[in-house]
Amino acid sequence: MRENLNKPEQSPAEIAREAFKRLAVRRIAPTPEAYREIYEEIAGTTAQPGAEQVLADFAAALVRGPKDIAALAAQLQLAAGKRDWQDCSRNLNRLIDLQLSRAAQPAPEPASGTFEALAPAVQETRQMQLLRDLLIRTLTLALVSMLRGAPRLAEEAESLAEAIRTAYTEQALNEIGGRLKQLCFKVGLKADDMAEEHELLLRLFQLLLENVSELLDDDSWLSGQIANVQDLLSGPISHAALLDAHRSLKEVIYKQGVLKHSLKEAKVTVKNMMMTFIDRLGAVAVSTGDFHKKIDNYQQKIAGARGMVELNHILDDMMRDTKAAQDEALRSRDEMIAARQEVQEAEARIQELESKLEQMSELVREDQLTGSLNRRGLDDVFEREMARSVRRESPLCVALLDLDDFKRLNDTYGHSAGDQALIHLVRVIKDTLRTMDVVARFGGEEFMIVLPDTPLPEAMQTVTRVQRELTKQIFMHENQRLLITFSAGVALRRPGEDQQSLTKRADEALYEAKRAGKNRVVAAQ
Ligand SMILES: Nc1nc2c(ncn2[C@@H]2O[C@H](COP(=O)(O)OP(=O)(O)OP(=O)(O)O)[C@@H](O)[C@H]2O)c(=O)[nH]1
Repeated sequence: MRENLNKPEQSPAEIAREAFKRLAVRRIAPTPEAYREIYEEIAGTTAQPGAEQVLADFAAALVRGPKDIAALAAQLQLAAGKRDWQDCSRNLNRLIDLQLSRAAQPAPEPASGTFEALAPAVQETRQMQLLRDLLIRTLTLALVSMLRGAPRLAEEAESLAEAIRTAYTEQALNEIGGRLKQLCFKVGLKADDMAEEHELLLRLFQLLLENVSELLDDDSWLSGQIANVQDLLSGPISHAALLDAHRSLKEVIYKQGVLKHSLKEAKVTVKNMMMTFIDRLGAVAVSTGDFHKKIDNYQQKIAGARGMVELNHILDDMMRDTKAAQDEALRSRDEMIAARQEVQEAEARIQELESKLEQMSELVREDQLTGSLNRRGLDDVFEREMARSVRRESPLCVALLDLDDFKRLNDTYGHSAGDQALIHLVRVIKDTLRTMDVVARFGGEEFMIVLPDTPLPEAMQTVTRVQRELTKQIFMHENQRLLITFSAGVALRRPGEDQQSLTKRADEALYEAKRAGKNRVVAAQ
């Protein structure tokens, strides 16, 4: 059942927001087609022809015209198919030139049903009406939506479309031809500019990242984030991947920010403690120095004393000073002990905060929903386990799992039920595996299990055991027992085989398992 059937009507902004969310959740590349499809799905409306479709229809209609126009129309069709908008703009230009030069020639006998009927006498035939309509739609739908970053050109396209609606004289058409030509030329220039800006921005971003990495020193907790963004820039950049990286970086940066702040405070406390410590040491040194001076003084006084009364006075003074020096020494000792304890406590706190920061760094390697590793974490594990397997000459297996009919579960019980099912699956896998085995989210509803030191028959048994456990630890959704199953492909690493090839073989075996009827485990060739 579609989710929107039970919901109150949504505004276009809400639908758009929801559409973006679904694109991200379903990990679908955010192409205009995919976005439109999901938008229609949420809004419950039927699709209108898109801008590209209008352009394609326009070209297809012209292909049926006379030879020279048909040839240009075929090129336009080709360019539209390749989404090469510059080439489209060039071909539209040529079509306009051709059409204008034909319009300037004396009229041949109009051949009904062909493009010829359009040229000299500017009479509104059905073909011309169609052509006019297609041109207007090309301008208002295709061009305007492509020119969101250039409002002036978009305005010109709109105003040109408006003019075409009412241009019925040859002079008006000529004028429009000129404006159209100019617009095509400017659009071409703008496309070049935008491509260059995009390239420059990327280079700037890369430069910035390289510089930040250079400055990091031992700030290893930040390296995780930087590496994540660098990975993203090195591959093809998709909207979904950008959203993913943005979300995970934001969360990690926030948590790290909080921890870093506490760490800074703790370090300041230690510094203050040390200052107090040194102050006290200084005070002790000064007071004992004073005391020694006084003792020297008393020695001289004692030597020159002329009687018991005078000696008694001197002794009284000496006792008082000694007592004061003793008190001062005791006070300093207590303060020093307290300061030392505070330093130790602050040091322990710093250690705790630093280890938390490291854990934060690990988050970059973790899938937020299920708590299993993500692709990045999986790559690290692969590298480690492949090296270990070579060193110890021990077998290494991987299993690629894909939930069966997961789309139906999502469609019937909703996305959050689907999410809970993924969390449940990972919990069952973790409960069933050994501690040295690792599970990672490979994408959507696909998971990979890495089984170190495991020969193929044992790996098959392990995955079959997970299947059995999944039927025992049944998934509950709103008090309903839902049976979830998966298909899996298991592959044993061949000597010298890299991660990509091993994964590919596991994937082929998984495909076999799906083809053979699902809910089964197949060993790779
Ligand atoms: N709830 C939820 N659904 C997801 C997530 N990631 C991907 N999906 C959905 O998983 C579904 C996968 O559908 P399909 O690729 O057609 O696979 P299937 O329905 O399992 O069919 P088979 O694999 O042939 O058994 C899609 O509807 C995705 O939207 C997620 O994180 N949460």
